This record gives sequence, C-alpha cells and structure tokens, in this order.
Amino acid sequence: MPSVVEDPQSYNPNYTAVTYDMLTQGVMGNHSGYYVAIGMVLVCIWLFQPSKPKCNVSAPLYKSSRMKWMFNADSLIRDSYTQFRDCVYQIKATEGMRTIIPANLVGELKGLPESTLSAETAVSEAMLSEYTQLSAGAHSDTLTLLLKTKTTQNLARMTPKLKEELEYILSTEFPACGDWTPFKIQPFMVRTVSRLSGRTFVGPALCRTEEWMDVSINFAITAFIAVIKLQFFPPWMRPAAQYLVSELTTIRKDLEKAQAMLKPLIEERTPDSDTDGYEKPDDFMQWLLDAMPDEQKSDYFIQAKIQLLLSASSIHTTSNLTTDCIYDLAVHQDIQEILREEASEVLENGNDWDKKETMPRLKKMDSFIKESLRLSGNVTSFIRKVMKPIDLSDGTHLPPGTDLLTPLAGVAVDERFYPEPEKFDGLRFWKLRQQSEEARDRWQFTSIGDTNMNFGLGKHACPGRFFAANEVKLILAHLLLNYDIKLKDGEGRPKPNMFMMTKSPSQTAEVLFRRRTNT
Ligand code: HEM
Repeated sequence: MPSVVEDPQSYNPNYTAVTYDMLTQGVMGNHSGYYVAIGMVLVCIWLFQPSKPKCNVSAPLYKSSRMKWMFNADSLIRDSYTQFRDCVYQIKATEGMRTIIPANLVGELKGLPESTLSAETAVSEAMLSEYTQLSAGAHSDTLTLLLKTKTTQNLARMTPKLKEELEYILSTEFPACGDWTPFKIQPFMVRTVSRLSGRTFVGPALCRTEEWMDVSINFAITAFIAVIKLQFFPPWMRPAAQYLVSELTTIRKDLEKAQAMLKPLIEERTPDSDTDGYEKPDDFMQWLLDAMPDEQKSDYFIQAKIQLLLSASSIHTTSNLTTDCIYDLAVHQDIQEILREEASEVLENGNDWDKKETMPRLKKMDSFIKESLRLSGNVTSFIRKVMKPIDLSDGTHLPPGTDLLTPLAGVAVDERFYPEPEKFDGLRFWKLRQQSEEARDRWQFTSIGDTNMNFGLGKHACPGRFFAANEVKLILAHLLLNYDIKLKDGEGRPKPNMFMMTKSPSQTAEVLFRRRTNT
C-alpha cells in the first residue's frame, strides 16, 4: 500500500487529499482491532453491494472494478477515454453511475443554468454536505464574487505582502542549502501556501499562528476522511452511522476554533469602520465583512465557515501544483535557466512585484506551470447533476438525476489537442502564444476551454485561479532566483499518489536544493 494518498481540497470532490497514513489513523483511532473488524465487514458490504439504480442514459458502459476507481482512477479514465473519446459513456463509480461527457459535447452544457444542470447539488451530494457541512450554502455567491472581484483585482497590491511572508517562512523553515541539501518539499509547500493565502484571507496577525494554520490546513483533510468513511455506509444507514464518524465532531470543533480566533479580530474592526481616518485592513476578512448585510456582520460562525471553505478550496490545490512544478523543475534542468532568466528580466531590480504587469510578463513561467498542471492535475472535471432533461446534439438524452463528469486525464493526453502529449514541454503553451496576434492571450495558465478543463468550465469555473497563478509564480520565481534544484542521484520524478479520483504529488520524496552564490 502506498504510504500516502491524495490530494486535498475543497468542498469539491475533485480536490481532496489525505495520506493513506492519515486515513488509516483517522479510520482506526485508538481501537484498531475493533475498527479493523468493523472496517472489513463494511468494505465487503460496500464492495459487493448491488449497483445503484441505473440512470436511464443510453450510452455504453466502461466495465471496471470499484477498486480501480478507488486506487487507479487516472488509468481508468485514460483507458476508457482511449476507447470512447468522442462519445458519451458511463462508469460505475464508488458512489454510483457517472456519465462521462466528451470534450466535443461539453460546450453544449457549460452555459446551462443551475436549475437545469447543477454544480452545487453535485458537489454537495459528493461531499455529503448534509453531514459534513462542506457547503457555503446561501453564501456561495458572495464567496465567488469576492474572489472574482476583490481578490483578483487586488493581486498586484497584495503580492509584496505575500513575498514578505514567503521570505519569512523560507528564513525560518527552509534549510540553508550551502551545498546540495535533500529536502521534503511537499509538506513545506502546504505550510507555505497556507501562510501566503492566509495573509490575504485573514491578515498577518492570524496567518502565522500555528492554531490557524492547523485548522486551515486540516479542515479539508478531516472532511475528506469523513466523506470516505460515510461513503462506506449505504445512504439509508448514514443518519445513524454519522455518530460513528469522529471526524464530523472534529469538523464542528474546527469551526468553533476558527470562530473563536476570528471573533476578536472582527470585533476590533466593526466599531471603527465608520470613524474618520480609520484605515480598513486589506484582506478577505474585511472584504467579506463589508459585503455582508448588517445583521450578519457579527455572525462569526458564517465567517468561520467561509474562511475554512476558502482554505479547503485553495491550500492543497495550490500546494500540490507548486510541488509538482518543483518536481518537474528538478527533472527538466534546462528549463530552470530559461525561467530564471525571464524572472530576472521581468523583475529588473528584484522589487517589481507590486507592478500589475509583472505576473503577466512571466509568460514562459506561465506556460511551464500550465504544462505541469496538464500532466499532473485532476483526473476528472465538471462535476454536475442534471436537474431537468437535456438532449445533446449526438442524440443522447440525459434525464434528471444523471451525474456528469468530464474525462480530464484523457483529454489532457489526447494528441489531437496536445501533440506529443506524453512529452513534458515547459514552453508548449508559450510557443502556441507566439504563433499569432490572436493567440497571444490564449493558452494562459488561467485560460479555460472545452479541452482545457483543469479549472472547470462555465459559471462555476474556479474563481481562485488568478490568485493561485499569482502565488505559484511568486514562489517559483523566488526559489529559482535563489536556488538550483535537482533530483537525487539515480532517482526519477517522484511518483504521484492516487486515491478516490484524486491525484497528488508524493508527500515523502526529497529533492536537492543548493543556494545560488551569485544572488
Ligand atoms: C491550482 C489550484 C487550483 C485548482 C486546480 C482549482 C480547481 C478548481 C476546479 C476544477 C473547480 C470546479 C470548477 C467547475 O466545476 O467548473 C474549482 C472551483 C472552485 N475553486 Fe478552485 N482551484 C484551484 C485554486 C483555488 C484557489 C486558490 C481558490 C481560492 C482562492 C479556489 C476557490 C474555488 C472555489 C470557491 C470554487 C467553487 C466555485 C463555484 O462553485 O462556483 N480555487 N477549482
């Protein structure tokens, strides 16, 4: 069994990550013998339970075991895609039948309203929000709007603060690297991204505290374990079985802890907000406070929940990608110098982080990050539930209740969209952008499209992707300007871990860093 499992994330099942160790520890607690016995019975019930009621989609079924869906969804999607790449097909997943929509038809769906094709219902069902509370509910729109407006528009202004945070964590938690030094980068990246994001989300007073980092990092992990445990019980047993899932209590306690940490900070802010000369703090906590109706401004529970959902959506997704980028830099030595040169040119005197044009000018870096995400990103995308009947142009009828996904891992290696798809070409998207005036603004890391679904599609496409791009570029540029990176002698690129539809970079691999002397 691998010692690590998955990627983390948000209240979208496409992103949740836990280690196998965490999972087994979480599942067994201190009564391992007892839980192993119960666990084995449940696994057997679950593995052999009859298929869920079939939905009436007339589309071929790709036959595969549930174990493959659990432990090897990446190959499952790639293999099934090879067979059916331009047709609608179905896969029996752990939670029932999933209808897979090919890239050539997804365009017909991405603009449909929530009342016809729902992302919220699909995510809520997949994350068992009824039990786990993993949903912003009525506040989803506010969260998304603030990410699209305040967070994205203020990126350049926030970047020097993030850089300050990055330098601080490097000086306190990164080795000196006078000579080549092995370092486990994944756990460091989780803490770094949590700190940098925290600086924008809750401000400097809270983001450096271990208590805040602990809840903001672990909320997604605890929730993911809770979902997995609950999934072992058939739906009719869950109202009772929820009391056996200790993580649900941990989730409630984490929300209470977050609320207790946020309350004094919010209280400090509210009375002064209208006073002359009072300078409002510049963070998501304040933007949210300003956006909330008066009667909810002192609802600390809502603020805690939104903050933890924000952390759950952002920390592990972004840290996974940054870790994958480091692994790719370690493998592809030649690209390090190219990206370093670009970074020194763009940052001229090293202090231009607050200029709006700085990040967009890191075009080769942008391409490199997108290529890493193409080959290491999620397995599926566009999780949706059909609410009203839909007829596709190929004649497929999708009745209400149908659960949809797109085969991201297959599309990402389709040679029609990405020539020499298995080859890692850090400048792939940069070269495409050079081809014409029209292509200049396409193929960006944050661009989305029917063959480019790492951030989803349509109204629910990831609103945090510009923030993520900013963070990853900042971290990589800073590391490249200050360190050389390579694999340990005789080792290849660290293998990713697969668990329950999610893929995440190795959490235990070490790569070598050496401080550059000319900086
Ligand atoms: C590399 C990093 C990231 C990846 C790969 C990623 C990926 C995704 C994907 C695939 C979706 C679902 C889109 C859909 O169903 O159409 C999504 C939704 C979302 N993401 Fe991200 N994300 C990342 C970073 C972030 C960050 C940094 C934030 C917050 C600052 C964030 C906040 C959200 C939110 C709030 C949603 C739900 C949007 C909605 O349902 O309307 N994500 N993300």
